[in-house]
Amino acid sequence: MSESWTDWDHIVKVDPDKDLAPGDSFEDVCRTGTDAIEIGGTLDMTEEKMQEVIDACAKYDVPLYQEPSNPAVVVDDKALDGYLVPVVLNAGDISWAIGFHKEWVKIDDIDWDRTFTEAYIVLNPEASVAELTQADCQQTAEDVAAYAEVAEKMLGQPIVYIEYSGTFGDPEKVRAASEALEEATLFYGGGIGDYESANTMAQYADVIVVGDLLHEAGCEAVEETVEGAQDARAKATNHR
Ligand SMILES: CC(C)=CCC/C(C)=C/CC/C(C)=C/CC/C(C)=C/COP(=O)(O)OP(=O)(O)O
Ligand SMILES: O=P(O)(O)OC[C@@H](O)CO
Ligand SMILES: [Mg+2]
Repeated sequence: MSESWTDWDHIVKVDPDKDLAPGDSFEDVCRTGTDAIEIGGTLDMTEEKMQEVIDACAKYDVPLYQEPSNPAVVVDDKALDGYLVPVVLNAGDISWAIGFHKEWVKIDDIDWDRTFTEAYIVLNPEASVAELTQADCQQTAEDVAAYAEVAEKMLGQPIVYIEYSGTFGDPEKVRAASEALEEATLFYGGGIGDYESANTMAQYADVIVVGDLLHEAGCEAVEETVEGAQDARAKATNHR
């Protein structure tokens, strides 16, 4: 199973360190209408917590991907459709761009048929991921477009991920990235909270990633974002 994200509009990102909203089950999460579930977070990840979420989602037929935040939390489980491994283009500490990847390849026998990378551009300086990777978040729309082009054309990345984790970002930067890309799939994540915000970013991004909303407001709120993303993608595809 490769490149399946080219057909997606929406991803739910489950943080194994956070609880679901009151009243929600993993069955509800899998039935939101999302195209895939990505399991990952920056802080306090463990293999055990990752495994619990995989086990809870495995019996439903939504594609399941792990997004490991370091080599120690990678779970070897056939229930996973694959691994989406971040490569942080604007990391201040090069380890997050390529260093941990090299160490991982040294210690593990990687299942390359199921392993893919996401070229992250981290843009919210307040996010844990920005602090951890010492990302340089001062990037203009032109810079973001250039990173996206480098990711696709020089680094051959299949996915470019504009990451505003925790806050709603600048749609103009997402638009700039989308205009710079020909082949790669553009993911947007950060502060998606309702139909409108999902719809706005999905005008430009191919796939909308929803994280905190799941843990805070719950599955019903997530369903609205699925609709917002799908409506915008249907329009964007018609206009092509
Ligand atoms: C080589 C391997 C297997 C792993 C390294 C992978 C890399 C480079 C990770 C760096 C970026 C990172 C930590 C990504 C994790 C996914 C992510 C951005 C989650 C969102 O996190 P936040 O919302 O900032 O954090 P919390 O919600 O945990 O506070
Ligand atoms: O938690 P939020 O702000 O929805 O962000 C989603 C995702 O991009 C985090 O990696
Ligand atoms: Mg978060």
